[in-house]
Amino acid sequence: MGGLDLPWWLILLGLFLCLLYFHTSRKQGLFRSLGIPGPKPYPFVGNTIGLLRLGPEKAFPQLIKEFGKVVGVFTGTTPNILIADLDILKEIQVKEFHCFQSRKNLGLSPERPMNKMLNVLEGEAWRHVRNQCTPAFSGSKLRLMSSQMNRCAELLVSNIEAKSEHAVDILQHMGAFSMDVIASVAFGLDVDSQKDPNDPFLHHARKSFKSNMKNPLTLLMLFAPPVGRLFQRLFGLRILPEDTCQFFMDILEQALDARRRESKGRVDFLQLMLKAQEEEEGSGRRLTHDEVLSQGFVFFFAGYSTISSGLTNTAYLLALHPEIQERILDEINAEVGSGDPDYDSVHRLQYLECVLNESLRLYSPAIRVNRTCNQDVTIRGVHFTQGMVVLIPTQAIHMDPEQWPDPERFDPDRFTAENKAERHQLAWQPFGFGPRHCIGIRLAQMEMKVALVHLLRKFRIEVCDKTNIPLKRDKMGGQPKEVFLLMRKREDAEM
Ligand code: HEM
Repeated sequence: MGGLDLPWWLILLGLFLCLLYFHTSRKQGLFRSLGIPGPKPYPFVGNTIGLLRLGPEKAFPQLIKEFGKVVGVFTGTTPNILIADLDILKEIQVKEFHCFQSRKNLGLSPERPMNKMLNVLEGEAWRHVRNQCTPAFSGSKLRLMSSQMNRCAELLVSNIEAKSEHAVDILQHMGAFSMDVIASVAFGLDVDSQKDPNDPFLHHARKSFKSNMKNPLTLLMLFAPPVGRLFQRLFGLRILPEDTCQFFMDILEQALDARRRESKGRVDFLQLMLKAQEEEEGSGRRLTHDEVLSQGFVFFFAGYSTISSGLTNTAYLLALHPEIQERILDEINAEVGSGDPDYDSVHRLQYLECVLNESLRLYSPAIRVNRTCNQDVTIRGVHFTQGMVVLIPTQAIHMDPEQWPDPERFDPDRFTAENKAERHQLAWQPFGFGPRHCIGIRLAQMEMKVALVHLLRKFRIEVCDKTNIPLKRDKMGGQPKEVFLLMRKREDAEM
């Protein structure tokens, strides 16, 4: 016979691929059937390749420009609905929050101590831990943490001072500062990351960030979760190296043990959560030991790169606007004087707050936020089905000319009370919005203000020939890349 003699496995493979093709094409018809516009998805991969190639900072504004403020895209076969319409977002983030309580579950955190972190918990478990942790971020608790922040800010100044008159990569210094603060307030450790680069805490912290960003498993989980989960199970792949996980577990366990024996008047999150555990005894469910450990871990992860990016971007913008530095300094002299800033005095630094807000608008440390729809619901004519991922394009919202005329311009006066009153409530949301917004917002604002008070009193920040203008940022995460600035000592600059 002249027919093709194909091996059986090739026929099976062909059949399997055909079935997979029809299955994914059917799933990828969802947005068409709902009348939601968007780019045509490719079989199997959806729109993943385009999103990866451009990164969310460029891809989202392009999608909005081409398709409008509600756009459907597929990562693999997962339907993602990009929403830049602020009225629809208000319903998702606030009014209909019960339908959108969870984030996209990447399955990235199956190991201790990451599996009970606040940012990955869902439903009742999330609500319970959030309620227990919230008091640790209250004004009265932050008031007690200002001395730790001032100590770290003094280290920041003295470490830069040792190098002043040379271009410094300010990202390195801001990273060291935020690492020192978070080590102190989340883990109760005194670290000087600049002076002691071999500190084991630093070593593992760096390793965990590196492995998180560069790990192919992170990308797989982001864009093809079923394949990622399969690889994770088959090959035991991990996001964090085992020794790093163990290191953090050990220091957290030791720190908790030490706090149980004697608190020595320390104020850090571990101490506050232990206190919450004791106070809750006998009145409903307390935080479990693992829940406490996991929160120590998430505060470290959530508070490190966001603060270091926020401060770096602000220093860069200030270097381009020397007149704004002088205006902040006048305010510091009037409201704080020459002593250490504390919770109450930084609160009075209203112009500095406008500067930070504007910096977080122009360069949002989180380019986007997401939610998962856990219950079918229709909002303003858009139908959301269970399992859909809602993409909230924070950075694109911050650059919308309808809300922000001349959006590329750095103008802190956009945040005066009168100007704020004229804008949509959700037009600015670097910390997210609604019940699941950033729990660390007040800590972050205080920490950044304390650092800038110390820095601006000591230095004039200037651009130099090594400064990249415009700022270079990582296309996936939005973190700035090296940012060289000249930190000129004020007494020398004024001579
Ligand atoms: C400039 C600094 C910071 C920025 C821009 C920032 C931004 C964000 C954003 C956008 C979210 C997601 C909100 C949402 O889904 O609606 C978030 C969540 C979170 N942030 Fe921050 N953050 C910062 C600092 C911090 C700090 C210092 C901490 C703690 C020490 C922290 C802890 C958290 C936690 C635990 C969550 C998850 C909350 C939950 O799921 O209930 N963040 N943050």
